[in-house]
Amino acid sequence: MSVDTSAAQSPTIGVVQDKINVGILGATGTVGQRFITLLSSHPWFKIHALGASSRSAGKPYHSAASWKQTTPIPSSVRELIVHPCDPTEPHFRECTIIFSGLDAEVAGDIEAAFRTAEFAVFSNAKNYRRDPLVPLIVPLVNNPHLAMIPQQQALHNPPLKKGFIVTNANCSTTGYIIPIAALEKSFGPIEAIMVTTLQAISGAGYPGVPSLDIFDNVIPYISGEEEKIEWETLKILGGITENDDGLKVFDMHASHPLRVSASCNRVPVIDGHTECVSVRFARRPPPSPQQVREALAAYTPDAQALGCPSVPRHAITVHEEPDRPQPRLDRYYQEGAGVSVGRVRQCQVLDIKFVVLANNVSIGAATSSIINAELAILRDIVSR
Ligand SMILES: NC(=O)C1=CN([C@@H]2O[C@H](COP(=O)(O)OP(=O)(O)OC[C@H]3O[C@@H](n4cnc5c(N)ncnc54)[C@H](OP(=O)(O)O)[C@@H]3O)[C@@H](O)[C@H]2O)C=CC1
Ligand SMILES: N[C@@H](CC(=O)OP(=O)(O)O)C(=O)O
Repeated sequence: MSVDTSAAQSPTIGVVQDKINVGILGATGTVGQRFITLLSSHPWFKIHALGASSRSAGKPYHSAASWKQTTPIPSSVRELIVHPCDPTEPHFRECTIIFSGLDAEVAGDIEAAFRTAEFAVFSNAKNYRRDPLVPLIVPLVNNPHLAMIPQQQALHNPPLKKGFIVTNANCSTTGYIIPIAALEKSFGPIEAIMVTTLQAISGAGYPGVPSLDIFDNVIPYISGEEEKIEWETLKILGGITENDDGLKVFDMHASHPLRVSASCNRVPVIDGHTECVSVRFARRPPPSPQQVREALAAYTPDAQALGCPSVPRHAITVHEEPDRPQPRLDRYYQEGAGVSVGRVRQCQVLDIKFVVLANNVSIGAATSSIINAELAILRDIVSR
């Protein structure tokens, strides 16, 4: 039985009167720094607590972080002391929302501890993406999956009132699934996808891939990446159903089986994942390239209508020039919050092929977490 998530789709739209204190775990890392840049001017959120490893704890932020952003460390953050990632630490206790840019080696236990301590945790790490109670949300695609949160809280031991975990997708999944979702919305189910990625160095965190490995080179392997893209796509694009025990479960696109094949490569680009995508639609005849271009350009995610402040004005920018998108030219458009698509054309094997570029650190990571938190507020899952 399909679960009705429509109630969760029409929250009261309103403004947040007093800023909400937020904490950032992994604040010194690549994603953590992007969180700081974006949150320092956020209309609803105030950075109140920063966490990182014992290497950084106890230091003021400017001396703990190896700052790699193009704008300076925000003055409100420079002198904040970095704390251990412990939910009992007083600065964290004064927060409502926790954003996590933690290394996956440690994210599992730390994020669980914050959830148990009744924090709303928005994570970038892979650890809970496959958890059957945890929504895996690309905010420009599947925000109705937030409807899983009450069940996550009820089945937690002990049951929780406010604590939960929501995860983002892998950065390559996020980039290409936005146009895929737009196409499914306009033309119905897609039944096969081939995607080849050209992934930026910053996807590997800091200091990332050694320069002697990546300069003058392409590395045709990123551990675990292809499996993540193939699996996460099904969870995100699928719906929520109810099983025989009356529990909500993710249906993994079961109503229309979808096959995904991903090939992942690391390339010498600093920021911005490029992906070459070919798709086959269930519907015959398939849409034309022009129909696809129009559907992509017209795509308006729910999060935009709901009034999330961090949603880009154009979720998908469609380029007509034959040589776009390009990472160096397109990765910072709209602060990296949307995706750029180009080269929409017929595919001689499947139906349609195109190229998509997404900023892996922005919409691929920090921006998505922030929009997820905005959605949770607008849906009254997190109180203002
Ligand atoms: N980079 C990207 O494009 C994307 C990354 N992600 C995911 O986001 C997460 C962060 O990635 P990224 O920023 O690139 O990684 P980085 O390696 O750049 O940063 C990792 C962060 O984790 C902290 N950390 C490491 N060990 C511990 C510990 N034992 N206790 C507490 N904190 C610790 C580090 O603190 P310290 O400085 O003190 O060592 C640092 O702040 C990862 O899970 C990654 O897979 C997801 C999508 C995209
Ligand atoms: N693996 C991605 C980034 C990342 O950290 O992904 P994940 O959060 O799925 O482990 C990249 O290297 O570009």
